[in-house]
Amino acid sequence: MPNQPKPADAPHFVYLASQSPRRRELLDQLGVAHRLLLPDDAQAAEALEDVAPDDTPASYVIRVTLAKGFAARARRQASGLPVAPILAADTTVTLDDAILGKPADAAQATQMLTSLSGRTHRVLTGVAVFDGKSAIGPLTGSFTGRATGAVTGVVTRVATGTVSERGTHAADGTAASDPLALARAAQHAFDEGLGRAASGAAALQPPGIGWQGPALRLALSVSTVRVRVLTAEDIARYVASGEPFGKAGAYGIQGRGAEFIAELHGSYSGVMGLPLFETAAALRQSGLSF
Ligand SMILES: Cc1cn([C@H]2C[C@H](O)[C@@H](COP(=O)(O)OP(=O)(O)OP(=O)(O)O)O2)c(=O)[nH]c1=O
Repeated sequence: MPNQPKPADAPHFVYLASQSPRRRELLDQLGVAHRLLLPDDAQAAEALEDVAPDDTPASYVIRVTLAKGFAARARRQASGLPVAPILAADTTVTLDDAILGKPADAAQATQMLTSLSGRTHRVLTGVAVFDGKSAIGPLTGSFTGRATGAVTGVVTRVATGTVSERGTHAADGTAASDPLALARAAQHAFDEGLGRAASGAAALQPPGIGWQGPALRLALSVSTVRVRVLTAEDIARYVASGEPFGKAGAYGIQGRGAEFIAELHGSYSGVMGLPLFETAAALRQSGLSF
């Protein structure tokens, strides 16, 4: 079959709003052309990852993903860079509903690995693709996903929210230009749409949930990972290798950490930081050709 001609204005690259080298590698694997769109202020970027007291792992990862995306979108607009889709992601490890982020030091890495030893945990990766051109209107769209508890099987629901750039305020009354405020308002809209029962990590099953609206597509990939029993020597050796740093849960499935992974249900690329099945679908739906 002859190749379909591409529309002249079809974007041919995506802005990657992530400094993670794994995410770059994974986009290369798909053959997706990308340009980095990184924050100037690393501290302000880290602040987007703060955990709020009422966070569930799923609501946390969704909010952080969106906050990274909204911040990148504002950066693109402010710097006058060409229009193209923007991709943001966040990976969080969760054990017994506790959120394990990136270890700050060797002691914390040791503690995280000790807690994961001999147990099954979940890895949640949120992916947001902003199409780059449409304004974010009131958030409406449909969810598909799989969850247990009050919601079972495949759910399709409509989320309605009040996040709008045309209004001056987000749902909680804060200025809509603040990425975190926008992300919080959007997170509430998603929580509502999916049903509160499904937003706890315990209720979410692989492969996770997806949400699709006109200007923004969101996926949450959920994987369950079983780690073999780790000895103190295993942990000390691994921490000394330096691999745990910069990685949620203090391990890398794609590195030496593979030695510890007894079982995985879900998405290997999702555990690594960017679930490729969901990412590719969201990029194509946003009009990107690759
Ligand atoms: C569990 C696991 C996580 N990780 C990594 C993926 C992510 O880079 C990191 C989680 O941190 P994130 O905050 O998701 O990402 P980041 O800080 O690396 O980059 P940015 O915030 O700029 O987007 O953990 C692995 O590389 N392998 C693994 O097996």
